[in-house]
Amino acid sequence: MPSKPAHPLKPIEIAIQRLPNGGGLPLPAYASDGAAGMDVVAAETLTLRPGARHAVATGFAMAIPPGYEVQVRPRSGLALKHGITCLNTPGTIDSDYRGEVKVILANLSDDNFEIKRGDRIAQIVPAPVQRASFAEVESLDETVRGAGGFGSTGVASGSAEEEAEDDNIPDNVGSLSAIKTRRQND
Ligand SMILES: O=c1ccn([C@H]2C[C@H](O)[C@@H](COP(=O)(O)OP(=O)(O)OP(=O)(O)O)O2)c(=O)[nH]1
Repeated sequence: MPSKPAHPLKPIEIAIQRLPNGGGLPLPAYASDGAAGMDVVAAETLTLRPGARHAVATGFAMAIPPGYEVQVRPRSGLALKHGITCLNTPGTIDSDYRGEVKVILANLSDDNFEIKRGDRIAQIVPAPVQRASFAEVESLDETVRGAGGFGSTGVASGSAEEEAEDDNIPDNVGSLSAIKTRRQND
């Protein structure tokens, strides 16, 4: 059998504490050799009604090393099959937080969703944190984009034909692809 290539990044060590409500539950763990996230299980049993949200207990707390965070992310299977997601995705666990990790689940489906103690409800991924300091200025440098954003470049790939047609549209109306998109959404 071919040997597995080692993961190129050295794992960081995170102190983890099992809380009284986490007795007997597995700690977060990778489900496969190449999994990016460690699966997290629920430490409580509940029904999440349609449209409802709940901070689900996990039964553990962590001391993340300075310079890192841990992100809490949804599981795609729960999202696709049941409309269950982490409302604040990615959730942020700060390095100075010592409380119980909670998973803020929301039910975006029309059906009740049953969560049983021990069910895998989310996954966590450690990440380095780049901090910044602000340098306040009177004005910012100019760019082609300027203040355009929030879909200003449209949706379609923008063919040469469309660009030619765009030339006939007054500036205050918007690009052809943007107009088509608006029509589609109306
Ligand atoms: O999905 C999450 C998100 C956050 N937390 C915990 C750990 C995190 O360190 C703390 C604060 O989270 P965040 O900074 O996102 O919340 P906030 O609303 O800004 O609260 P705070 O004022 O306590 O920072 O809550 C969780 O357990 N799960």
